[in-house]
Amino acid sequence: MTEQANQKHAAARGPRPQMPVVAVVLAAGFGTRLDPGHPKQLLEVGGKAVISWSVEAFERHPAVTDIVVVVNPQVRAQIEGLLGSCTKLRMVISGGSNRADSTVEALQALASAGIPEEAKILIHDAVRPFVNARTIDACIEALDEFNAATAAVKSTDTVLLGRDLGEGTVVGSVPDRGRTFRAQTPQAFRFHTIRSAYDRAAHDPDFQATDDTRAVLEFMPDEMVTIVAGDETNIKITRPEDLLYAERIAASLDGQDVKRQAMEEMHQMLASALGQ
Ligand SMILES: Nc1ccn([C@@H]2O[C@H](COP(=O)(O)OP(=O)(O)OP(=O)(O)O)[C@@H](O)[C@H]2O)c(=O)n1
Ligand SMILES: C[C@](O)(CO)[C@H](O)COP(=O)(O)O
Repeated sequence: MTEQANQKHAAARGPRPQMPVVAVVLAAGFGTRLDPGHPKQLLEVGGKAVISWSVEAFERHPAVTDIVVVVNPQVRAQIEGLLGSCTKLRMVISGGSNRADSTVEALQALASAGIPEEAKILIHDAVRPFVNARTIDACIEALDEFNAATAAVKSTDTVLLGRDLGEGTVVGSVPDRGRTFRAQTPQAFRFHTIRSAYDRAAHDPDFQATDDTRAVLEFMPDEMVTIVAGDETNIKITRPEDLLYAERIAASLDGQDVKRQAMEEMHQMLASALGQ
């Protein structure tokens, strides 16, 4: 078919339906390393709950179409209350006993909802409140070329891989620092890829993972997980001392959200005025 005929053909079919870009925000943890009595996803940083910061980052992002939040019974009611005005929130579902189980619950809910196999899924820790639009963009765009991607930052420390001796740990190996990264979230996947990875992982009773890329690396060895630029401010609130740093980051972002929102609205208005 000629280029012209191709265009006519495409026009006759009408606009292609938009492929969903779904943010899955994991908030079903118990914060045992911080304070289990006060779940960290509900703590206030810069005057706003941690979960609100992280969900709002996706609510605000123009390419994200849907948001799913995964919770535990201890935080459900408060999170539902906090996210009442989120227009992209489709489901608040119950998580599992560890992070990977919570991801699996979300994937099952998305499958039951009939999400397309090609949908882009961004899995994010609720306790990384300062994820920025650039990192979200990079994850979404990476999936045009790869089926899996993770945000990460280059390690400035030399990373040591330990070898357990039973009574202590010795250095097992020292990877080249230039090739070491610290994983962050979002971690992004085509729906078929992450679902196949966890379907296979379900048959391995020894499978344990602290992130989702590990499931792809172990069970989908033909898939490459590309690394996209995270950010030093995209911290994970894990221990009490992280809260001090989080307050400093929140203070440095003060007002930026509002400015960014205004810019995005202006760009959208311009785009529709120009008929794009
Ligand atoms: N069963 C679990 C465990 C963790 N998470 C989420 O995964 C993210 C990263 O986990 P982590 O920092 O380890 O949070 P917690 O599990 O709450 O903390 P801890 O390990 O100290 O108990 C968090 O947003 C957490 O809510 C989850 O959805 N379901
Ligand atoms: C997914 C993650 O945030 C990447 O750094 C991290 O692995 C989560 O680990 P945790 O043990 O659940 O804190």
